[in-house]
Formats: sequence, C-alpha cells, structure tokens
Amino acid sequence: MSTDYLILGARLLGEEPADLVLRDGVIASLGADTAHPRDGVELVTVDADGLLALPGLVDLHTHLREPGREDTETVLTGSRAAAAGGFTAVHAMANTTPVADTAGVVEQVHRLGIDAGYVDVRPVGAVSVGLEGTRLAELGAMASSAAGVRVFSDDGHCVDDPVLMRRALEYVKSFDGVIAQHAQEPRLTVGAQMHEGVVSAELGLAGWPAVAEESIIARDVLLAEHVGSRLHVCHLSTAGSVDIVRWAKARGIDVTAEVTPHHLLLTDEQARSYDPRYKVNPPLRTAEDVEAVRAGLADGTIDVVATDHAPHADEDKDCEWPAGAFGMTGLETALPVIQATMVETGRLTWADVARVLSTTPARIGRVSGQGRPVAVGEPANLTLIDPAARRRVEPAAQVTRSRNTPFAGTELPGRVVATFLRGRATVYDGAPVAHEEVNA
Ligand SMILES: NC(=O)N[C@@H](CC(=O)O)C(=O)O
Ligand SMILES: [Zn+2]
Ligand SMILES: [Zn+2]
Repeated sequence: MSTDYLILGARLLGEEPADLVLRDGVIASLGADTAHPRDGVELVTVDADGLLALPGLVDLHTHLREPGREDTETVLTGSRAAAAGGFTAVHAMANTTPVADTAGVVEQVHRLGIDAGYVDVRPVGAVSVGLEGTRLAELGAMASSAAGVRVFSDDGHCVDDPVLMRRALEYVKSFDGVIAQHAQEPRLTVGAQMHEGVVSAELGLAGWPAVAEESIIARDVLLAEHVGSRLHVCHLSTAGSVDIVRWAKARGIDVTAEVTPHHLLLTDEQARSYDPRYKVNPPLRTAEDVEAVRAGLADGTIDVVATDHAPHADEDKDCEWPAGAFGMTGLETALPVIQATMVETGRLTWADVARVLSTTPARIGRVSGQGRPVAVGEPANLTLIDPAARRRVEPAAQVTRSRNTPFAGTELPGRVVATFLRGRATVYDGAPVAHEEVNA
C-alpha cells in the first residue's frame, strides 16, 4: 500500500508554519490542511510543531567505500547514514577498489544506490586511470552511461600534472561536467602528517603547508579561465585559498568551492591529543583559517558545505598518529555542526543553509529533481529537523558503519526527525526506515 503524508505545522524558510501534503512523490499542497484520505492509500499524519522543513540535503563529497572496503561502509550503510543526516542525494567519490574510472564501475555504484533506496547516489568518475594522474579516464563513457556522471575527481589524490588537468577541464565542457580538484601539491606534502605551523613544530610531526593547497588552486583557476571550463575546489581549508577563490570569482572565472564541517569547527590544536581521529586531508588548520572559511562561506566565496565523509576501520584509527588513516565521518554531524558554527553565530540564516547544503550542491552536480524549494509541485525531497534539540555525539549510536567521528562526546544542536525521498520516508521518528520499506 502506498502512503500519503500530512505534515502538520512545519516551519518553512522565512514563512509561517504550514501543513504539507506529500503525495505521489511530490509536494501536493502547502498551506492549510487539505489532505483527504484516498482509497487504498494510507494517510500518515506527522506532528511537525516546532520542526523546520528544509529541502533534502545534497552532499557533493561522500566516500561510500564500495566496491573494496565494505568493512568500513557500503552504498547501503552510507546512504542510510546520509538519510539519517537529512540528505536525499550524495556524490560517491571515485577512490574505491577498483577505482570508479570506467562506465562499468560507476554504473555498478549507481545501481547499488537505487537498490539501497535511501538517497540518490550520484557516482563521481575518476579523472585519471587508477587515480594515477597520468592517463585520462574514459570521462565521456562515464558521462553517457546510465550513471550520467557530471562530477569528475581524483579525490584522495591531486591531479598535479597541469597538462592532464587542462585536458580534463577541456574535455568535460562537451557534456557540462565539472572537475572537482583535491588541491594538494604532492611535492610540498611528502610525508606530511598535519598542518605546518607552530603546533606541528612543537609536536615534531611533518607539516602540510597551506601553500601546497593554495598553489594548486591558483594554478587551476587560471587553467579553468584559459580553457573556459568549470572547476570545483574540494575541501578548501586555508585563509589564502579563500582569497584566491574570491579573486577568481571577481575576475569572472567559473569556479565553485566547498568547505567541510570539520574545517569550520576544529583546529590543528586538536593534534596535541595525538588522537588520529583528528587526522584528515587537508589537515585541520589554525583558528585564523577557521575564521576565514566561516567568513568565506558567509559572504558566498565558498559555495557549499560538503561532508567529505571518510569512514575508516578502527584498526586504522586506533594507532599512533603517523600510522593513522586520513579522514573523518561527517554525514550525520554536518547539519548540527553548521547550525552550531554558522546559524547560532548569526552568520547564516536557515535559507542560506538550504542554499549551501542543498540548492547549490545540486546545481554544481547537475542533480535533477534535487535542491528544489519546498513548494507545491516540487519533488517531495525534504528533511524535518528539530533545531531546539541538543545531543551528544555517540559513535556507536551512529548509522554509519565506521566510528571515526572527531565529534565523539561533543554536544551539538539539532536533530533530523524525518527525511523524505520523493515522498517516501527514509527516516521517521529520528530513525532510518527499514531497508525493505524504503525500496519496496
Ligand atoms: N579526506 C580524507 O582525509 N580522506 C579521504 C580522501 C580525501 O578526501 O582526500 C579518504 O578517502 O579517506
Ligand atoms: Zn580530498
Ligand atoms: Zn574526500
């Protein structure tokens, strides 16, 4: 039996509370309660008093680890964690085993996403064969495959060869693609363990200088301008990077940039714990950098927040810092961290949050039917959150298969109460709906 939802009294962005009816995959009405039972259709009423309705969140940067490291995350577990975090679409990065550098692999990931049914999984295609940075992958075949890839990235690695980067930027123009660059000049970061600065010097850990990121971003915006193509900067983390992107945009270059929740909250001071849960690429930077990325997100220089959800096995984090893997989980804490760092500080409104976590990432990834406003006739992709809730992060209670959250024990605001993908609940009463029900 199919289900209609009548959501009573949800707060909409900048508007009075209203009742919403979700029916046949779309928002059928908005305003006073107009739902009436239909034959053969269950009508479920949701009391949304005090809840805020946001368009379903869209992540431009998620690591789902399938194929290859299903012990840490699968398309099913990762997309369920995404729904729990309020997402209705994620982009699955290409650094799997095998690498998503062929039409076959991206179609497989796409198919697994459909079978999971929690969010729209948009596979990212690798830029180079095997992420090796030497030969261009079959970008056109991935674009025209059933997966319809539009975002290409060697994430985890930088496309450091400027000739290859230029060719990739030129090539994706023909199918409206974008190159998402992991900006890290490899020769400036050999053996790097954390941000290069006062703390790394004190701890005796090899440093990752800000210029290793900034020099690649500067080069790439100029390459994008030269060939008239579209560039996206992954997980931008330094004040200098914000300045370069601001300059490029003022010059009219077609560049967009993302920042992660962890770079908006944490600093390199966290490394003093020697706990590898704070080890991430790019590294946590200084308080001045945190202030600069917050300001850049507030003034629109940084277009989106992307999680860079990077699940890792316990054995790769319960170890000495130098042996630890780079990466942190983020799908279930993204919205709470943004509420804490940007909304409760008065730097973003909830409408801005919808823009940076839904509308703009959907536009950059060319994800149709996502990132749309909560309005009549639109696909019913939305999340209901309780902004007044406060919760302590418990790694074992999270939906993701991995426990490497840097926010363990931290109290954060906000809670996802329900998420809907095309009118079907993927999360209800704060918990993911059973798999049999979402993909029934
Ligand atoms: N962010 C990370 O520290 N790690 C990512 C790779 C990446 O995003 O560069 C991963 O795949 O684990
Ligand atoms: Zn990266
Ligand atoms: Zn990544």
